[in-house]
Amino acid sequence: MEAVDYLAEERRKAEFDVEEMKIVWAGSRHAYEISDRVSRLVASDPVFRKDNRTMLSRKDLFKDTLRKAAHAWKRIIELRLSEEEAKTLRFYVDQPAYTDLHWGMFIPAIKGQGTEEQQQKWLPMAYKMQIIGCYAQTELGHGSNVQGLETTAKFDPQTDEFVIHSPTLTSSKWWPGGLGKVSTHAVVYARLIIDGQDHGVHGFIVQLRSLDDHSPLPGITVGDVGMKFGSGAYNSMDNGVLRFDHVRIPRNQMLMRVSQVTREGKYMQSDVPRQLVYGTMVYVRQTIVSDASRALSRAVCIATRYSAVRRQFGSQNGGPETQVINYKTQQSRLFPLLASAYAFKFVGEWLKWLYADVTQRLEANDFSTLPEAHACTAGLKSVTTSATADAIEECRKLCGGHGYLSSSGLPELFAVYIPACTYEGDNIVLLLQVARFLMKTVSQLGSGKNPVGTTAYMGRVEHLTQCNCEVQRAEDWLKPSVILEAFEARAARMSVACAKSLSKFSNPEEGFAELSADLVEAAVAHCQLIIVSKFIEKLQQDIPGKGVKRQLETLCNIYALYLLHKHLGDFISTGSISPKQGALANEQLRLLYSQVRPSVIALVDAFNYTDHYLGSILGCYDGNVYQKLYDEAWKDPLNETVVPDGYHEYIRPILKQHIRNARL
Ligand SMILES: CCCCCCCCCCCCCCC/C=C/C(=O)SCCNC(=O)CCNC(=O)[C@H](O)C(C)(C)COP(=O)(O)OP(=O)(O)OC[C@H]1O[C@@H](n2cnc3c(N)ncnc32)[C@H](O)[C@@H]1OP(=O)(O)O
Ligand SMILES: Cc1cc2nc3c(=O)[nH]c(=O)nc-3n(C[C@H](O)[C@H](O)[C@H](O)COP(=O)(O)OP(=O)(O)OC[C@H]3O[C@@H](n4cnc5c(N)ncnc54)[C@H](O)[C@@H]3O)c2cc1C
Repeated sequence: MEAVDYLAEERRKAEFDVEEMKIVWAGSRHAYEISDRVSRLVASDPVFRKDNRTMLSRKDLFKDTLRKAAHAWKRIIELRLSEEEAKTLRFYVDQPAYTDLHWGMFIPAIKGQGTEEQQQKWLPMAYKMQIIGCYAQTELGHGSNVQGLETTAKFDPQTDEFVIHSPTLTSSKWWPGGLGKVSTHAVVYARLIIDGQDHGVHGFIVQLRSLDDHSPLPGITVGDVGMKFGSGAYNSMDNGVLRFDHVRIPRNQMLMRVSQVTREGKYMQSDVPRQLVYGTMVYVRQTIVSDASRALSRAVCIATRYSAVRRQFGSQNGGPETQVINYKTQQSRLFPLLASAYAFKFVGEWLKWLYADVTQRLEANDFSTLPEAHACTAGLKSVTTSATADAIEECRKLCGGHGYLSSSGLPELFAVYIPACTYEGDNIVLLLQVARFLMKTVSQLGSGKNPVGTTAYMGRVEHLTQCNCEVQRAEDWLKPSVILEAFEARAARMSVACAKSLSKFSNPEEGFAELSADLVEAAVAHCQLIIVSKFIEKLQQDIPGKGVKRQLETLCNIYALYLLHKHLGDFISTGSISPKQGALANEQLRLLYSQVRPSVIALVDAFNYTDHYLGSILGCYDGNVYQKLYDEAWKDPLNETVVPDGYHEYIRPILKQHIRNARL
């Protein structure tokens, strides 16, 4: 059989209706149709070509990004694309650009933190892209500690203006995407100072560049922070540095939904919680969880298809060698990642719902669910991005040597993805926020205030800290109630143990710092419980299509039992399960790998990714890997000449040195 036929053969083995699974993956038939249409539109447009991206110099890459962003905007207007279609277009264009921050942070910051009047003034210009904005919060000296920012905004009552200033080198804004070369405006986070009194960090809309010739306005020094990790990748983005030298802006450019400064210089706070100043981050963290499932599914699609094509060892009587996907080790590394992609997809959908719900409540001045929304977005952002970054690297290794080639698509995907573990909040810093939320929840148990939402299980803490797992045979691990209780018991016991240790410290902050590593582990356990439980909830829905639900049940079990196996130490040391039950879980996991094996190619086909989007020779739909790898090699600039540039200067003299030496 030719390599090209391997995937066709695999597709025939699928035990479910792939077309129906595509709809489940997309979220709805409507979303599927948009995704399918827009992905083809992008793939067939030569401006969106990206196969040469990693070869481009920084300047050429940046110009290529500007061209793509302008072309995308033109197509959005010409085709009158809806917001959903435009977002899908951005996703398939697959090149980080200043527009991500304009639409993803600048506009949401004004919407979330601006008054009605401010929204009416700024949003129409931003929606038409008559102004382009970024989100300038992080500084050279402070990123995680937002309260430590140094940029100042002093109110000048004489002129009714704020004076924005960078008092130190470390107060230089550093990192904001889109700031370096493009943004005309920024939402700048600065300390509000009135009459010498510091009122903490607030957001201000500041114009940075002239709308006539794009030059920086007086008092503004702005540029790009320089090359980042990898070739291509995130270097398409102009992450910027910015300094203010007493730049004046009108008073009404402070975002005033949370607090206001009057003409007389009086500081007033609405009954809206101060934390809403952090609201844009909550919004973006939620979107990052869905992005994790996209990046992970892309890497998994490449590694799965290639693993079915690649053969090593095991040839009998001159027959074909074994497909590497049939090695149990390959399966135990790859299939949990496939299951994770689906798990992150469903938890991302749920988080989107949670965010919509909290937004609706905020509009009605109900702030009760904000702490939970913060904990869920922070925790899930952290857990899903860390797992995805590790998984992309694992997929590279699963593809052996060819995974290291740029044309596999995996090196660039890794380079572009890994900052997600840092931006929008360093993952450890965010897990510590979840831990604070959990410790608060535990401390309130027994106070008559029942925990709700994702911490509702804590309400059964007495049972969960004493219960015994009922598993006696491997197949008992297939019961959702058994899996859920094991994850709940582990999470509850880890939180309670941390709370007990904390109570021994007379200074709680000192205790929190001392125990922070354990607290992070408790936070991870809580977040993994959320992901598992949302997968199980998804399966309670009516899911049509032959065999679709069954495949999802298998994936859900793989995801949960893989986590259980990976964190066996937690489960056993907390007494949530016994070592024997841990061994049975692993036995069941092996059976599940065999069960899902015939359908794995169809399960990655269900992502419905075009070859253009995948950007990988190893992952192409037809599986014609070897011919494409061979052809691609000859396109490398090094192969433009048979004898390389530099031969006469640097190779020939070495090769000929024995002639020179002989003459001496
Ligand atoms: C191959 C090509 C592929 C192409 C793919 C391309 C994909 C590209 C897509 C990219 C899009 C994304 C682009 C990303 C751009 C990045 C942008 C950024 O990074 S912006 C900057 C982000 N910065 C951070 O996240 C900073 C992190 N730090 C903080 O959030 C806070 O400082 C802190 C929460 C860590 C601490 O805050 P502080 O006030 O000091 O904290 P306390 O702990 O005292 O908390 C007080 C109180 O507030 C509550 N809280 C904190 N945060 C929030 C919040 N966000 N919402 C609600 N409540 C919050 C906290 O729980 C405390 O509550 P309490 O009841 O008092 O206990
Ligand atoms: C590609 C990229 C794009 C970005 N885009 C933007 C943007 O558009 N706008 C913007 O404003 N910012 C942006 N940022 C900045 C980003 O938000 C910050 O880098 C991020 O919040 C982390 O902050 P930091 O760099 O200060 O890390 P640090 O806080 O200095 O982290 C360094 C180390 O210290 C640890 N650490 C820090 N605090 C604690 C603690 N309390 N307890 C335990 N450990 C701790 C961290 O875990 C980490 O290991 C971007 C960053 C990147 C990489």
